Amino acid sequence: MTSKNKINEDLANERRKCNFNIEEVTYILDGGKEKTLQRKKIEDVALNGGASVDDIPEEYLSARERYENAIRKSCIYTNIVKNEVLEITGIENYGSPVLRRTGDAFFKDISPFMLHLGMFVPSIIGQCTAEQQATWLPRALDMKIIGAYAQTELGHGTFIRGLETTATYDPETEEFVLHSPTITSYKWWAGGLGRTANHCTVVAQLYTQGKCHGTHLFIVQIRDLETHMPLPGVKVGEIGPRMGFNTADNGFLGFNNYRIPRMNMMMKNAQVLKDGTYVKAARHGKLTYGTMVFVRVTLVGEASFNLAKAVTIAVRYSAVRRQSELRPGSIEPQILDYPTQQHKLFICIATAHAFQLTASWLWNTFTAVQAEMKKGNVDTLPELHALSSCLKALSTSDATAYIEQCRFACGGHGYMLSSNLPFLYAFVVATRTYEGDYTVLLLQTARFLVKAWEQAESGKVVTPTVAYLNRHFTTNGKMIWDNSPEGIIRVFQSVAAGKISLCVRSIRNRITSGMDHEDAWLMTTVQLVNAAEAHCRSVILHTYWNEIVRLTKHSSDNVKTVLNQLVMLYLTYWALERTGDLLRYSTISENDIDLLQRQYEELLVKIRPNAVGLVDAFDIRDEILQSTLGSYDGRVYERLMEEVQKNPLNKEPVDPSFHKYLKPLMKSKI
Ligand SMILES: CCCCCCCC/C=C\CCCC(=O)SCCNC(=O)CCNC(=O)[C@H](O)C(C)(C)COP(=O)(O)OP(=O)(O)OC[C@H]1O[C@@H](n2cnc3c(N)ncnc32)[C@H](O)[C@@H]1OP(=O)(O)O
Ligand SMILES: Cc1cc2nc3c(=O)[nH]c(=O)nc-3n(C[C@H](O)[C@H](O)[C@H](O)COP(=O)(O)OP(=O)(O)OC[C@H]3O[C@@H](n4cnc5c(N)ncnc54)[C@H](O)[C@@H]3O)c2cc1C
Repeated sequence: MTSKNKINEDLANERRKCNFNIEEVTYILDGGKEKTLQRKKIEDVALNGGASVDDIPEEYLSARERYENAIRKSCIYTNIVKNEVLEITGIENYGSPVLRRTGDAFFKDISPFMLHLGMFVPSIIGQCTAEQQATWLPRALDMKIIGAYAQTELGHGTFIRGLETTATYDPETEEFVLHSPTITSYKWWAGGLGRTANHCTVVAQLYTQGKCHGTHLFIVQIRDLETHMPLPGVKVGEIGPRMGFNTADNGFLGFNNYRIPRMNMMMKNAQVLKDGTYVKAARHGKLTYGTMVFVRVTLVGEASFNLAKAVTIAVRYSAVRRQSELRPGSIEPQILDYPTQQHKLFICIATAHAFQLTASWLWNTFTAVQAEMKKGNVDTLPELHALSSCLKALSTSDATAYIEQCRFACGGHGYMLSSNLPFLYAFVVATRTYEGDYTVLLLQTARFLVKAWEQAESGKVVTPTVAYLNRHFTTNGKMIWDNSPEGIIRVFQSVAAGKISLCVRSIRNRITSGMDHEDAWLMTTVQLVNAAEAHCRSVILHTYWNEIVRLTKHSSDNVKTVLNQLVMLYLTYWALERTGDLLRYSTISENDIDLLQRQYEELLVKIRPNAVGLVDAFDIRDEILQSTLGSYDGRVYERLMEEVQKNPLNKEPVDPSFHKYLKPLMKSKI
């Protein structure tokens, strides 16, 4: 073995200690052995050519070079997908998360095509009639047209009803006239819009026959397909450097009485007839928000995957890194041996599992609701909206915090861009804001919870994810503490029920003392966010536990054991994090809390020998991890040194600025 492919001895030892079948766990996380094999096949085809390698790491490039390089790599990757991957896997895999994730081998930051695939194509699928799909979808899938999703404006992102861009129907020409009446009506933020897209989905206030019908979606060509010049009446550009997403050319867009054909209105849920008559499919008022619901659902899996990357890096690094001494003269321990380090990292492994299994469950719920809606039944949409809102909010927020924790766990080297942890953080922290800000989405869930509470109060049976509210009205007093998984979950559900009940009481008291409903709601929003968070926590705990029980039924004993240890760690961790709530809403005693703490510390010890095996089970290839600290072979120090050689600042022994500035300064007299 050359030193290039030799595995670090500490990491090799860790792998020898691992006592469970790693592949079995990978299959569970991927959703079955077939899915793992399919993923590996895709990765082999897409990555074995080594296309991701940059001569100069992208962080050393100028803004223009970075963008050009990102486009170059996006085209390479797209060609591989079109010509090689889909040949094997079939077109139905086009938008699959596996392809999205494999693409991470090409970009440390993000592909300028991400929004084309992530939102433009889904909006055609979800919002267009079959006839419109036949016109647009094949061209979009074949990259003959490249799109963005332009909803947010300079003045409004959260409050969609407040968007100002207008689309006014002109029956004379059978066209819509798009217009940006104010600075604040300029579209702002859309990924891929600034320099890449030639089309986009535009969300605008629809006017016809003198009446505004609220926001609707339109497909709009913004650039000439030959010259790429913005079309007359279109003003478009890039919004400037950002914390992350710097290769996504997020853009601005304004219209000056710009005309598009009538059939460019996405007409699945509402139509404007030739004479200007507005016809609404009378199913649900918010169906035009469907693309956002789809993306919120997929973001739970994104949170899991990015956290899995971060913790793979941090655990492998912690096995290689040695620091300090426990006793005078003794060998320096691997930092992974410190319980405080285990406390930082094992919860990240468990959370990645919890989110991955919750994401699959949510995806199944989403497809079931879609199937019902196809039959004309929209009854399950409010529950899906409430679930996808809070799960998107919590998964992205927790993943952000834990990726930062992984960076802390890697000390100074974690701060290097080459560790990839800063890129991962900058990417994931944005997910807390986009596609609906954290607070705003939890308040959407809270609306649903308050309604569900009122239904349960009046004796109605409520939908499954809030069924615990029915129990709340049939039991008296605090929930009995029971330190079993089911017991802990029940207590978390009681916490949620108790908090929702307090919110309802606060709103009612405020109304009784003279406030109108809007103000009473507004004054209660701090509590409402807290109650929605508690509800969502209980959903995740419940789903994670149920899925582990279901998925490990036929697993080998050691896999069962280690996955049980992780889910128990997760339940115990959150119980300890929420002791205040538990004391308030259950009969837990100080002694029970001491026992929980001991149980937690014992779980850290039990999981320790399998920690590297557990991150290996995420099965994330080095090309996708893109980290000097986290590669499979653990050659941390060698890779950090190799990276130094790529630094353009090290190309010359003396920097020209020495003669230009430093030397004159050194020679000058005071
Ligand atoms: C391969 C996959 C790759 C995936 C990766 C993709 C990466 C992409 C990278 C970047 C993407 C970034 C893209 C964007 O950010 S696009 C812009 C997203 N913008 C938002 O999310 C805006 C958030 N705001 C809203 O959603 C809404 O304004 C609102 C906060 C929900 C409020 O809307 P509105 O004022 O109309 O509604 P009300 O609050 O009055 O509520 C009225 C009732 O409607 C219900 N409702 C609201 N939304 C929905 C929905 N989506 N579905 C169903 N029902 C909905 C709401 O609950 C109210 O019901 P009630 O019964 O209580 O009256
Ligand atoms: C990296 C990135 C990529 C993006 N890509 C796209 C894209 O491709 N297409 C697109 O259309 N948009 C995109 N966006 C925009 C994004 O969707 C919005 O920024 C997001 O929805 C938040 O809206 P906002 O910026 O208006 O925040 P604001 O609503 O102004 O939020 C500011 C603060 O006010 C609070 N707040 C707002 N309203 C309420 C309320 N009702 N109650 C309580 N608190 C409230 C929020 O919690 C937040 O703390 C992107 C954004 C980012 C950062």
